[in-house]
Amino acid sequence: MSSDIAISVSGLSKCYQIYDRPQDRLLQMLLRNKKQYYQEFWALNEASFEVKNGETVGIVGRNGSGKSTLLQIICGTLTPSSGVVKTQGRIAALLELGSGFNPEFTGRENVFFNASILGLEEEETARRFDEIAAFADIGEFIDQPVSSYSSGMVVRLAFAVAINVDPEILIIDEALAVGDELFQRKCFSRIEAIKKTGTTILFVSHSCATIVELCDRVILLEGGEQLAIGSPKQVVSRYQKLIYAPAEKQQAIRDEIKASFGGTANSSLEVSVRQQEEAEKSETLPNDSRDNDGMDDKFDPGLKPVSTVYYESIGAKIDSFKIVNSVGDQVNHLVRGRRYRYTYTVRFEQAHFNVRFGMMIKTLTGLDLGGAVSASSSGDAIDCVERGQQCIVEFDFRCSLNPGTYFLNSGVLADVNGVESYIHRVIDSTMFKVQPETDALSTGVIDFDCQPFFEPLEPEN
Ligand SMILES: Nc1ncnc2c1ncn2[C@@H]1O[C@H](COP(=O)(O)OP(=O)(O)OP(=O)(O)O)[C@@H](O)[C@H]1O
Repeated sequence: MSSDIAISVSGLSKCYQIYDRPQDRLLQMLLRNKKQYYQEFWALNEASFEVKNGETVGIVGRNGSGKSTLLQIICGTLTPSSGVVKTQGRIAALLELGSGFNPEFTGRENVFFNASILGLEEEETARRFDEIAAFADIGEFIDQPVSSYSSGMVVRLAFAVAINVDPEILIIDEALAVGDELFQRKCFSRIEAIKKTGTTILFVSHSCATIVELCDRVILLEGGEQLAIGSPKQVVSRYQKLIYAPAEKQQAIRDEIKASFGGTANSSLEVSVRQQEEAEKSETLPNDSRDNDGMDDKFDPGLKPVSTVYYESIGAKIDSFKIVNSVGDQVNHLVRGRRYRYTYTVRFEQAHFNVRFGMMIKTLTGLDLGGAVSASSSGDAIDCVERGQQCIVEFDFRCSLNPGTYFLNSGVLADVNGVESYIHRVIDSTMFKVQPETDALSTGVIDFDCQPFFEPLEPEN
């Protein structure tokens, strides 16, 4: 394994033997090779990928898709049926809730016990203990047996240990979902800090927003199979398309995802997306104006997303998306502070009830920044849209974004069997840039129109 690879997984599979009745297990032991009393269940099937040193890789997939199985095999707590895992570097793992703790020991004792398993000398743990206890923030419970802890307290302590042993590889299995919001935020900011130090992170989460925010690449598992590995935005949008699709369409979508990603890191789609993203990052528009008023919005026909994903349609199709400026010209290079209109058309191929339209602006990494719906609840939505009807949807918005590249989603909601659902949705329907400015004061992604003001204070006597 080359020195820049932290985790290498090759042809990894896990097969369980499933018995219909407990006595079949016994019969199988007795009549070993004569008859098969079990069915095979492949919890993981031929997963192969590499994680580079310092990379943060997310794993998404619905319940039972094999995420925990994969992590457990990588950590060495589960033996694969076939395949090879190689890791380089000290691993700290947060797998099943408190799996590394002895419930009879106190929190303090478990910290020392756990840290020693993770390779820390006793004096080193003693030196770091206050920091660990402060991060866990469970007060006097630190000297109570772990069996008396709530699940949130167990996660706090486990996380505090895992991040304070300076692991080279940090593996986290959805553990943070148990903590309260404040603790989750604390953990995420610590994970971000750990990421900056070059630690390799493997991360399972059901929160697509978190995955998109934190990860450099994402693996999609479905039924134990590795369907895709690629950029977070690409993989997450396909994962969402898959899970929201009607049952009869799912196989076709699985096949489509596999074909476009080839299940590997270097499919042509992935490369083209990465190239586009790189180009977007490095490209700067000529701008000789020092003032927004002198800047022009414009349209570049070459600026088109290659990442557009059309979700399954239920009798409605979104089409003809564009952004127009105040005089109605189509634009995709916008000027900060000006107003624009995002428009698309929807063709209804069947009648729909309680119809609402939506849009969402996102960053290059897929983080939702903000958008709108055409009615605040389905009760205020359009009662009925007839079959054959075509609608033009328009959202007027102020471009309160700092220079950068952004994407737009479009969606139509309506009642489907009594439940409000998307009847059509297009991810990355449009992309646009906000033009660079030479002397803007606003920083970050959103322009909050912060007005700096300062005055010298008289020195105190
Ligand atoms: N010991 C076992 N015996 C039989 N089947 C098992 C065993 N352990 C796990 N499985 C099955 O393997 C599949 C994958 O499980 P795994 O826990 O890896 O899924 P997951 O993606 O982590 O799910 P979740 O999101 O619900 O945590 C599931 O169908 C599960 O029921």
